[in-house]
Amino acid sequence: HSEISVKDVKRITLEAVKHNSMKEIWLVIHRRVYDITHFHNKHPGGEEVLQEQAGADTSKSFEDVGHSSDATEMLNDLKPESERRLSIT
Ligand code: HEM
Repeated sequence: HSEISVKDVKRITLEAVKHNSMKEIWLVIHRRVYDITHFHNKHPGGEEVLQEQAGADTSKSFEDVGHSSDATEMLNDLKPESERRLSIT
């Protein structure tokens, strides 16, 4: 998996995640922002649960489901704006 350095991480607020106007669907897991625009309809656990979580901090529900390590690995491919990592302040 890919290592990221602090300089690659831009910090934003949870409000900014909720109000991102780029027609992207973002959610937050463990203080990182993920872009699920192209993933939510491929989610093995269903499209609806992810749509409902748009803009939310889903750390707890993500853990409660008991997602596999494969699922956690998949987060690496869901960076917003493809190159940049966003983290919640
Ligand atoms: C972008 C983040 C997420 C990714 C990459 C992801 C990925 C996956 C994957 C790969 C599975 C198949 C089972 C496994 O490998 O663990 C799965 C199942 C599931 N996920 Fe997610 N998931 C995400 C977020 C969420 C969230 C936020 C919720 C709840 C609000 C959720 C609820 C579920 C449920 C209910 C299942 C089905 C479990 C089952 O059928 O037994 N997922 N997810």
